[in-house]
Amino acid sequence: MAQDNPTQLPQVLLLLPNPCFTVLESKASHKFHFLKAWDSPLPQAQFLQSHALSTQVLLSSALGPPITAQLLQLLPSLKLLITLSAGLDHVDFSACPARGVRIANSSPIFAADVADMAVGLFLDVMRKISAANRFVRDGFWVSRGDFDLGTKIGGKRVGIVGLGHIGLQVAKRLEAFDCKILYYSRKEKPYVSYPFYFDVCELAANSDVLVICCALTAQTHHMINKKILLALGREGVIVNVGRGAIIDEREMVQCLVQGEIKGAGLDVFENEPQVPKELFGLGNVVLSPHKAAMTADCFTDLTDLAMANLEAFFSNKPLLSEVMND
Ligand SMILES: O=CC(=O)O
Repeated sequence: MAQDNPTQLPQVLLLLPNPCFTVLESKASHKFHFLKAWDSPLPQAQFLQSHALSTQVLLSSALGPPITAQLLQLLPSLKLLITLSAGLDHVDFSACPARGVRIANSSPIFAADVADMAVGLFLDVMRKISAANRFVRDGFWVSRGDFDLGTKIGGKRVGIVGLGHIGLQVAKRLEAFDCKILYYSRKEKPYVSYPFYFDVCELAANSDVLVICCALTAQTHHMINKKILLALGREGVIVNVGRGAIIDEREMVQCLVQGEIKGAGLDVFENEPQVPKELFGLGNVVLSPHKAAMTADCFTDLTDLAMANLEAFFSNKPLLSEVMND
């Protein structure tokens, strides 16, 4: 233990090939002893084993190695996993509680930025902003004249799939556009008055746009399939800022190509960075390279939240962003 942690500061193991670590290190290295997997000459498993007994906290990110049941087994003293991401699909979510490991994520930090992007994609598809930009730049305003009209935003029924931190921020923004908010979630939320749908297909049938804000889990994998898209209908638009695999991408592409839904705004894809080529030719689809969560401004808040969670954990106080398995 002494060799592990000569500083006697609380120890935190990092599996985090992430630029925000520089900010965290500069702010917090006088408070915590950081063990950096990437600084070690040992292969990852040996590195973890060499700190197995002394590691209570692991800091990870969606960009780092997956936190599998096998990896957790190498750290029998682990009590807390903090991830610098909103999504948890890199974490074996059921293995953590089974081993008594609590999880804190960073979705409160990312929620506003992700919601801004969801609204941006929605507005772009509806009002054809990217398509109009291409039209003007390609000289078609001069050579062809008129550009297709877009669709009004006010009054549209927005079905939010997953009313967590991100979904709530999307709702708040789109209420200001006079949209009607509906939602699907694992459980009804007693603190909102938006109509709740227990069935995602029914939500789709009653929505003009579906905004996917939920986490990718075994239950949500391919939850949005052809049946749901057909229920959304020919005038329906889909926006995805969750994870690509929540939608059956092949079926969505088919529906878009065949005009069975009206358009899509997509920040995430099933096999990133690969994007189905068919989408490149569709003017009613707006594509973004999984950047909804990340802004140049988010790192300070992200590291502040990680530090606050670390401080809370080591002083036995409630975590600030604990993920509850409900
Ligand atoms: O997609 C990004 C995240 O989950 O933080």
